[in-house]
Amino acid sequence: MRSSVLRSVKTLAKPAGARGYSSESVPDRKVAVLGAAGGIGQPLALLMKLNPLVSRLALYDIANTPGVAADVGHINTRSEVAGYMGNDQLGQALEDSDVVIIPAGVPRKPGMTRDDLFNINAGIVKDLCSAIAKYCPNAIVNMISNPVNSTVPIAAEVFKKAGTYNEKKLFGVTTLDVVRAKTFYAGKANVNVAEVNVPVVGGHAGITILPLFSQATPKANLADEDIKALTKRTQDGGTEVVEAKAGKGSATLSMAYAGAIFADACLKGLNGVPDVVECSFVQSTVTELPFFASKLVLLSLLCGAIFADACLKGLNGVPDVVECSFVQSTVTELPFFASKVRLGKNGVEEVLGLGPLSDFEQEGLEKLKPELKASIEKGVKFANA
Ligand SMILES: NC(=O)c1ccc[n+]([C@@H]2O[C@H](COP(=O)([O-])OP(=O)(O)OC[C@H]3O[C@@H](n4cnc5c(N)ncnc54)[C@H](O)[C@@H]3O)[C@@H](O)[C@H]2O)c1
Ligand SMILES: O=C(O)C[C@H](O)C(=O)O
Repeated sequence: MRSSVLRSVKTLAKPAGARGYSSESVPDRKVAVLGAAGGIGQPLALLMKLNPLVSRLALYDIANTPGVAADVGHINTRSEVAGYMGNDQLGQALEDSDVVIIPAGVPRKPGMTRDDLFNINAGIVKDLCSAIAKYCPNAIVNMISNPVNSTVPIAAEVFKKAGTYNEKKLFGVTTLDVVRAKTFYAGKANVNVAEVNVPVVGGHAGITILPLFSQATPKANLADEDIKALTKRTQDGGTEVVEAKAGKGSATLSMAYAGAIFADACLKGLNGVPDVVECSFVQSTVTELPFFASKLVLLSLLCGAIFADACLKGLNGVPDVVECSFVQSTVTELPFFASKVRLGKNGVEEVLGLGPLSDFEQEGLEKLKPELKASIEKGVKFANA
């Protein structure tokens, strides 16, 4: 039900902290949250209400949205809030959305894997994405519902079937893995957490979560054992919360925070703010061109003999043979993969490569591929059944 608590933008407080804008120049942006009455949905609705880049906030769920919308709508910030409940109101909730955030679906209980949620959440995501294709085909989609490694491929297939797929606009939200990696690293390295950066790549489940502590900044001299322990804790971060909540769900507050950071990054990108980079699970092509020369020294391309020699060495199993070449340009051979992504006016501006990996990370990368591949294929199969 549409909330009666709609407000005129003019009467609301001026946006605070919208870096890079004057208050007059902040574009109108509509954000829809699907699953807005849930454990993640409610605090996420609150955080998006606090975001000065949002001018309209649509809160959709199958139950309880009038109350959430009335409550959040009393906060004196820029955006108008409207609540929508039930399938009949889904179209209205989605119309004109710039960003759609999806935390709809069931969470884990102790002993479950994220994949155990597939049977329920796959159908929910499929239906919601069909509606997105119909009512806001140009929106950026932030997929939070688990298993992300499968729900993102499901969304892609639904959009492909509807003829609306734009790989630059579909994101699996893996920001919580980054948030955790930063927190755990700062604790161990004894550095200011606000200054920490750690890329997390791969996917969003167990060993598919691969934090790259070798690239963490500020640099710290941690022992191999410490890096292993930090990696394991990041991979098991979700389970740590599920167990602590003892049957009452999974991460909601930290997820809402992480989801709000990612949605904010998408809005900044849409608004033309430069150099917005976050890790996300996306269709994994390094540039928008399917073929691209990578690595630094292109001169070697001119020298056919050197390049052919490198190919022969590779075939013969010689390790560490690296040359520049014009190749099909993906981060890995997997069609979806989490890595650093530059966000812009069209969504994904650039999928950044993995950068140099330590031997431990390289090993982790090889280990995660079969599981991630299977989860992607499971999603694709479900969407096309
Ligand atoms: N990507 C991540 O890092 C991450 C982190 C935490 C949780 N999650 C996932 O997010 C999802 C939600 O978690 P939660 O703790 O908020 O669960 P929750 O049960 O508290 O809330 C889910 C909400 O979704 C709603 N819902 C169910 N079917 C719906 C539909 N068809 N349309 C709209 N809304 C619908 C429910 O009514 C409920 O309000 C879970 O799948 C969880 O595993 C992902
Ligand atoms: O662990 C979960 O099931 C929820 C989420 O994926 C998380 O990482 O916290």
